Amino acid sequence: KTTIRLPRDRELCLNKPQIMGIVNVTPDSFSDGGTYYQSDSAINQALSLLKQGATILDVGGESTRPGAPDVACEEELKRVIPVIEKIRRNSDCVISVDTSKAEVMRQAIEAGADIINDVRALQEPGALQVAAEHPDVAVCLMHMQGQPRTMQENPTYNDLISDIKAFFTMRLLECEKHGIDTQRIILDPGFGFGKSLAHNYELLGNFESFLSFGLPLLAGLSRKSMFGNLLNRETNERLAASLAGALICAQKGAHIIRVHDVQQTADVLEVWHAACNGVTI
Ligand SMILES: Nc1nc2[nH]c(S[C@@H](C(=O)O)c3ccccc3)nc2c(=O)[nH]1
Repeated sequence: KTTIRLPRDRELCLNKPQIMGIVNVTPDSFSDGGTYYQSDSAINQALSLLKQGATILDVGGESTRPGAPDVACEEELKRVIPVIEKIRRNSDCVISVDTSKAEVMRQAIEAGADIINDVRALQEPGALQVAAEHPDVAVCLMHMQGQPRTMQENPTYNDLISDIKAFFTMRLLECEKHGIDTQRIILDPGFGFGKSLAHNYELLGNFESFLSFGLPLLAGLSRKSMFGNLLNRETNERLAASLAGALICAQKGAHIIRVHDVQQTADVLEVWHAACNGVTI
């Protein structure tokens, strides 16, 4: 029985993979061209993702596009906090905030966020402290090699899987040193963050190896360049590939799958779950 404890005595049951719907409030979020930048349409999109089967909503205001400049804290707050407040006023769903900035984490938690989803694994100043001050909030530590601006220039590893595992081990030790209980931590190998095409497929093929930590795993492949480069497809033509990726990660033990296309992913996971557990009509 795998569950993640959340604020206000809620918990997230991870006995079957949960869908994390992406609520993008960045003007350049590559998948929807930033149409959800105005927070009222973001809230409509968010609530529709819940209807489609998402149990977690991931609200992010920083575009981590390779080559993207850093977003100022004020700007990120302006994008993210109103959306989290609106979602929280309309739903008791699980909300994660996709940020690396301590101040954004702090205000997002105040506004009702349950999970800190940090692509920089709490390495920015003050981030560990915020996580330590909010022991009921879960934390996703994602692996990234380098920084978004430069990470795709020449990603190199001694051994991809063991290098990522060593990173997780280091970050978990750092969390323990700061009094952060590892039982509230989710691990994510970070598809596309400092990985070549070959690295991304080696990662996908060996996703199950991260189960060795005994912690929930998050997989975020949706519409990523690992599909675009392999198939020569534009961002909005990567649905089939994204569904293949989601199914492969579910079969390899992923607990949370972060996607744009919630309804389609929910259907795929439903079919897979029926095959694994029989069907009760
Ligand atoms: N935990 C976790 N958080 C994440 N946030 C993202 S942003 C990424 C995207 O393609 O959505 C992205 C990259 C470049 C531009 C826009 C958006 N990806 C992940 C992930 O793979 N894991």
